[in-house]
This record gives sequence, structure tokens and C-alpha cells, in this order.
Amino acid sequence: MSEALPAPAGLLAGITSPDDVKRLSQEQLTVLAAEIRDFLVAKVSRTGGHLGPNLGVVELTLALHRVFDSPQDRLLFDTGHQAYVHKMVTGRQDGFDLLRRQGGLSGYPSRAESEHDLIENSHASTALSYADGLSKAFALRGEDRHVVAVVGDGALTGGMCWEALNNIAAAKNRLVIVVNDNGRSYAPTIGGLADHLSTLRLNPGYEKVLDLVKDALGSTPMVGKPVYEVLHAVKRGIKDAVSPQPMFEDLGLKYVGPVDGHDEQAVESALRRAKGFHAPVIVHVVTRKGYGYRPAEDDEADCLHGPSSAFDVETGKLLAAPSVKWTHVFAEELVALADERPDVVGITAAMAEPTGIAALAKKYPDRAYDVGIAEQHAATSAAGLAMGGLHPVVAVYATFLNRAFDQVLLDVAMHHLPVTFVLDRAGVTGPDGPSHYGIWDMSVFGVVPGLRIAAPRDAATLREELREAVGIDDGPTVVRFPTGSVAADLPALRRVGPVDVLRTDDRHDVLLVAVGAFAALGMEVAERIAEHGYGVTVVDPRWVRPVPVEIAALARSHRLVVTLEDGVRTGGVGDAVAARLRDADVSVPVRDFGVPAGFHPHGTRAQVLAAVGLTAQDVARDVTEHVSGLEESPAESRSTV
Ligand SMILES: Cc1ncc(C[n+]2csc(CCOP(=O)(O)OP(=O)(O)O)c2C)c(N)n1
Ligand SMILES: CC(=O)[C@@H](O)[C@H](O)COP(=O)(O)O
Ligand SMILES: [Mg+2]
Repeated sequence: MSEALPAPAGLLAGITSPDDVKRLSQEQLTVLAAEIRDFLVAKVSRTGGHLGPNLGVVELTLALHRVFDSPQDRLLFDTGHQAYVHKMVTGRQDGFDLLRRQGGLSGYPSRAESEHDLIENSHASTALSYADGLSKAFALRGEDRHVVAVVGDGALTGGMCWEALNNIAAAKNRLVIVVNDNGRSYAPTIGGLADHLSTLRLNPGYEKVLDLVKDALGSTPMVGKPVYEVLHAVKRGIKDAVSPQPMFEDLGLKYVGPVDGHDEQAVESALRRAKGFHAPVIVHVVTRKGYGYRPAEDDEADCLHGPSSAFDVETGKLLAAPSVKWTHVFAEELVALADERPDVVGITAAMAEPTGIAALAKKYPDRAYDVGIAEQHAATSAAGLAMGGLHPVVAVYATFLNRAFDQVLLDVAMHHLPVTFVLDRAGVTGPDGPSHYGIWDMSVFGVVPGLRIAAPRDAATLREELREAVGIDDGPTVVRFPTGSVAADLPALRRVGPVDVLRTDDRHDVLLVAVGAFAALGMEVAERIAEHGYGVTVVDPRWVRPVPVEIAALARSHRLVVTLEDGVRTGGVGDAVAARLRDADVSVPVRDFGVPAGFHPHGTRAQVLAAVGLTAQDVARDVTEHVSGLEESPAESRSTV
């Protein structure tokens, strides 16, 4: 671990609580904002993290903590990736040297870290629903506490937000909704709502005039400044008047804005006005993602939304050598498939670059759809595309498909529709913590009738299984692979049905069923067990749900079956293998290794897997102890594989 950076200097060092922020003058706030940006760049450039979003909410966060009294008043952050400044002003500056690292600061709000934090889930579009419930609770309990929800323009494209707004408007409770409108999710935010928000953003022409006035007055000693302050207030008022907000007001929501989100005084003024409304009110704050750090502002892809590791401060470029990622292999094969199959189309939920759909969009812009942060809609829209004769490939992070279970089950599978869900970041991811781990898919979607799940072990099998999936037209398929660099090719010795045999041993003691990228782990476990004199056959089912019948046949000739999966044990592939053996009257014991169902703290992927016992050493030790305790079965009963 590199040595910690020196403690923050200047004003920032003196900020240990929101009260310290409340005491500052406007001039000091301007200085503090600059120090906070320097701090964010310095720290996140060493750890990785959500730099762009947090650079964009510096003034907003300072204003929030000056106007409201956290934790008496509750500040909620949608997705929560933009809560670093909130953490800095609530006594956690020291934790940033270990941001997103095992035992260190979470990259999202954390109740274990602070009483100022509430929502720990990193899934978007939830904050308004929490806020609806919380404001109702305060009202019912007669508690004089404000609820403030900060929601991004991207998160607003998620359906839950509109379900919440519908209820918030009906409940008419006091509630401040801050729309942090930077015009982006990763890429520019899509859709009718985004277009509407963009019409509300500060009119450059109007703003230009005011900037001219500001400059002119600024150079006029004495009288200039007070006059500008008046103009500033007028500007705020005029904007409110000249841009009435039918959409929000028709919903029964007051609207204040748009406000220049980097003008702390303007934001503070708007928040104080909103605080005074005894009804739901939207404060539309216009910010820039990456504001104040040129490499982020100039990054067209996503304004340095979330550098995954350390980067060069001068350029914003990752320091780690580029490697071939699972995503790259998927993107390349998807485009190749689209070349061959005009019915193949792609869907992303506001993550075209991170999931690889951008590659398809670049070559076939009319065959790639960005639906916004709307995974449920993505699944059912895909069902519609399939009903229309196409084969949609829906590419999302595994964890984000959880929320579309009903759509996959009843809108897609019940209609036996040819939709392929490509789940990137499947398994334990690491730095983003438990709400990002893609560990539920093989259990949750494994129960969907007619749905088939493939788990490739390397680039070659990813290409092969993606093609097989897109070739299946009588029901949905899932292809799931982990985060990071693609695993080294692991060739098969032979194939038994869909099952690849990766390692054989004449002693037939253990059949090790390794799922997807865990094949490499399986091979290492096998070598360790073999050192204790037991023979291990390693197989990769490739298609893991339903479990191929060949697994039962292979198991019959062994004394123990071991399963290894980068997913939860509960209802996982291990359970399904045991059921498959029962159905085939194969009475060989099964020991299943997977992620215990739980919310495992963040760290690197390797650290989190080690923490739950998924290392070659731990698994080999357990299996060796177990197989040594089994009765010897007559060798002749074990056929060759
Ligand atoms: C359900 C869900 N889908 C996708 C993501 C991945 N994701 C994290 S942040 C983000 C963009 C959020 O945009 P916005 O709400 O505008 O916040 P900003 O980063 O612009 O501040 C996305 C798509 C997520 N966290 N949750
Ligand atoms: C906040 C969020 O959901 C994403 O930004 C996520 O952090 C990206 O993860 P990767 O770094 O694995 O793309
Ligand atoms: Mg945004």
C-alpha cells in the first residue's frame, strides 16, 4: 500500500462536521470548494472511484449541509456514488486513502460509517421511494424533520422515480427533491425526460448576458457587487417565472430552478426557498459532471464517471496497462453476429460503453437501443422486439437485472421469446460492495422455466456460447461473465454433450464441476487434491442451468461431486447438480462451494472471495478432508470418462 497523502491543508482541514461548513463566508466557501476538488482528484487518482459525479456536486453538497441539519434532516443520495463530498464534510476525510478498499471507506453511503448516511444500495432510481416513505413516517410521527433526496438526471430515467413522484405528489408531505441535472448518466442521458430537462437548463444566451453584466459590475468598485447580487436574485426569480414547469406542476410538485449548480449562493438560496415550502418541491440544479478538473470535463465518454483504479492526474488516464476485458470479447463477437444476423439488435440501460453495446451502436446505430436506467423496461421492450421478429441482446451488469425478474419470467420466458441477456460483472465484483455483486443470477433466473444460462470460462467459450445463445429461438438465454480481464484460454480435452472435460484422472475420486470463470480455480483445486493422492476430473458444464444430464452420468463413476460457482450457494448450480443427481438416482454425495447468501463487505474481488472461503487452498483442504473420510467404493464400478 503506498503511503497516505498528507492531510488536507487550509479550510478543508478544519471541516469535521456540517456545522463547520455553516460558519463559512461566501468567500471561504469558494476556497473550500477548490480545496475539495483538489482533494478529490488527489485521493481518487490513487484509489479509483466516482470522480466525475463528485466533482459535479461540490457546491450542491455544501449548500445542502448549510441549509439543512443532517442527520436531524435526512439527506438521501440516489445511487449514492456522488456522496464523497457529503462524506468529506461529515468527518470522514481521513478514510479516503482506503476508499473502496477492504476495511476502508465504502464508495457509497454507509450507516456503519456515519449517522449522516442512510441509503447503502447502489442501484439507481430508488431514493425518491425511500423519501416518500420517510416523509410519510415523519409526518405520521409528528417529527419536524426535512427529507431531501438528491437524484440525478440519469436516475430519473428509472421507472421507480415516477412511481415515487406519483405518490409524493399525492401525499403532499414536505419533501425536497434535488434534481442534479448534469445531462449525463455515463453518456448524455436519453429520452423525452432528458430532452425536457435540457429545455429547462440555463439558457446560454440568457446566461451569457448575465455573465457580461457580472463581469462588468465585478470591475465596478463598490457599487458593482451589491448590484450583481440583486441581478443574481432577479435572475433566479426570472428563471422561475419564465420557465414555469407544467410537467412537474401538473404532477402537483412545486418547481424551483433551474439553478446554476456551481453557484453555491444560488443553490443555497433555492434550497432555502424549497425548505420553506410545506409541500413536495423540486429544485432543478444544473451541474457539470467532472466540473473543475479538465481531464474529466473533456472526457467525452463519461466525464471520468468512475475510473476503476489509479490514474495519472495530468491526463486522467488509468495507470494500469490495458488488458483484454471480458466485455471487449463480448462486444467484438456481438458485432460479428450482427454482421451475420440482421435480426440481432442490442439494448443497454444507460451503460453502452461499460457493457460493450457502444461497439454495436457505432456500426449499427439503428440496431442499438439505450433505454436509460430502466432494466425492467429493457427486458419487456426486448420481449416486444422479439415478438416483432428480432433477437435482442440485452447487456446489463448482472446485479442490475435482479430488478427485472418478473419481466424476464412472465414477459419473456412465459412467451418463449428469443431474448439473450448478457450479464457482465457477474459474480463478486469487489470495490462497489454488496449491492453490486452479481451473485444472484444463477439462483434467481435459474428457476425461470425455459430459460438457459451459459457461463463461459474464457474468450473462446464466451464467443461460442454467445453464438449458441443467439441461435436459440424458443426461449430466453443468459450468458454471464465476471468483471475484469478475460481469463486465459482453457482448452477442453473432450466434450461430453455440452460439457467440456478439462482434466481427467483414472482414479475417479472427485468430479469437480467448475462454473464459468471458476474453471481456472477448479484446475488449481484439482492439482492440490491430487497431491494428496486423490484423482480429480474437472468439467465445465458451459450451460449451467438447467444442469446438463451428462453431469449425472459423469458423476456416477466418482465418489464425490464438488461444485464451484461464483454465485450464491442458495439455489445455485451446486443445488441444481444435487437435484440432477437425485433425479437420476445417482447417490454420489455433492459438496457445493459458492458465495454464502449475504451482503459481503467491499474489497478487491480476490479479497472478497477469500473472505468467503473461495480460494484453491480452502476448497482443496475441505475436499481432501471430505474425500478421505469416504468409504472406498470398488474401483471396477467406476467407468472411464
Ligand atoms: C439500476 C442501476 N442500473 C445501472 C446503474 C449503473 N450506474 C451507476 S451511476 C449511473 C449513472 C447515473 O446517472 P445520474 O443519476 O445522472 O448521476 P450522475 O452520475 O450523472 O451524477 C449508472 C447508470 C446503477 N447504479 N443502478
Ligand atoms: C455506480 C455504478 O453503478 C457504476 O458506476 C459502477 O460503479 C461501475 O462499475 P464498474 O467499474 O465495474 O464498471
Ligand atoms: Mg447525471
